[in-house]
Amino acid sequence: MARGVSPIHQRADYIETAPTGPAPHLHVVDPVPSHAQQKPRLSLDGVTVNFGARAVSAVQDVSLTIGAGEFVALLGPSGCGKSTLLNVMAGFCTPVQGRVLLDGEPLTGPSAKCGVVFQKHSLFPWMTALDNVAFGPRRLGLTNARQIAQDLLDIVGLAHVANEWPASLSGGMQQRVGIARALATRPPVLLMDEPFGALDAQTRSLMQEELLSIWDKLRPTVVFVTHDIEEAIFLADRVVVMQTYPGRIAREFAIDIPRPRSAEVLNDHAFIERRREITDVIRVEARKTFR
Ligand SMILES: Nc1ncnc2c1ncn2[C@@H]1O[C@H](COP(=O)(O)OP(=O)(O)OP(=O)(O)O)[C@@H](O)[C@H]1O
Repeated sequence: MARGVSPIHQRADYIETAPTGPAPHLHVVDPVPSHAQQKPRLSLDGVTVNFGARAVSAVQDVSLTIGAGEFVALLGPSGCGKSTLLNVMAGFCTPVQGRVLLDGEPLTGPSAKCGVVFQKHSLFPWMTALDNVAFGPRRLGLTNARQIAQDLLDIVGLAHVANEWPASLSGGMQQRVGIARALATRPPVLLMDEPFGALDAQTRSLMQEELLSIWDKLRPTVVFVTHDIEEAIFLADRVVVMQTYPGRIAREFAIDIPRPRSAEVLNDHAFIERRREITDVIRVEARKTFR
């Protein structure tokens, strides 16, 4: 996809060229999922995390392999351990059992290979948008840090606000600068913890399309935590549904909706069917948290 092409134009192209045949087939992950054939980027093997003296583990015996360039959404009811699992992948949290491999090497702490984006952006308020994005490359001593930042702001559609302060930008713009900053050191992995959770519905929807556009251009491996079932299906190649007490993987769903995707797929029969299946699983898990 050409750089600088807006999601709206991509959508127009997609509509014009989209196949008119039957709706794409979606299926529950089978014993030999397609992602298993990709080169593993991140592997969790029997990961368990306990907090303090709690009787129940926050995350228990979770094994998950994520391929290079794959987009995985972690979904599940509140408290099922999504953020904890993401923090384990980021090297912020050490499991009491199990191990995490990043490109085949044990992960022992935060890695430059992982960019992290949280729900609340963490831009430096005293730096312009451009300097925020250039911060990581400058720390690495890259002489072209400014050019890298300009290119990334261009990719997220914010070249025109490069010299503005974070406080003067909307929530959606701040989050786009945050994504550009997380990508500035070209990490092969992007870990996102409810990055659009604080945005209004319209901005959120645009940001989802924007993220897919960025992912299409740069192809990082993405792990995306969300409560939102539609968001997970719309974005991901695979949706991993977690269960609570203890936090474990309940079920995985492969999402075979063709890309590029636009908001129109939300009305697709296959999309609606997959949403119903995932909602059923989540409802059962969410009920357990009220017992
Ligand atoms: N720092 C901590 N100290 C103690 N307990 C914690 C800590 N962080 C998380 N927990 C507990 O671990 C469990 C999983 O929490 P986590 O935040 O990972 O879940 P989550 O699925 O991301 O929840 P939410 O969707 O509400 O953000 C919860 O029971 C939570 O109370």
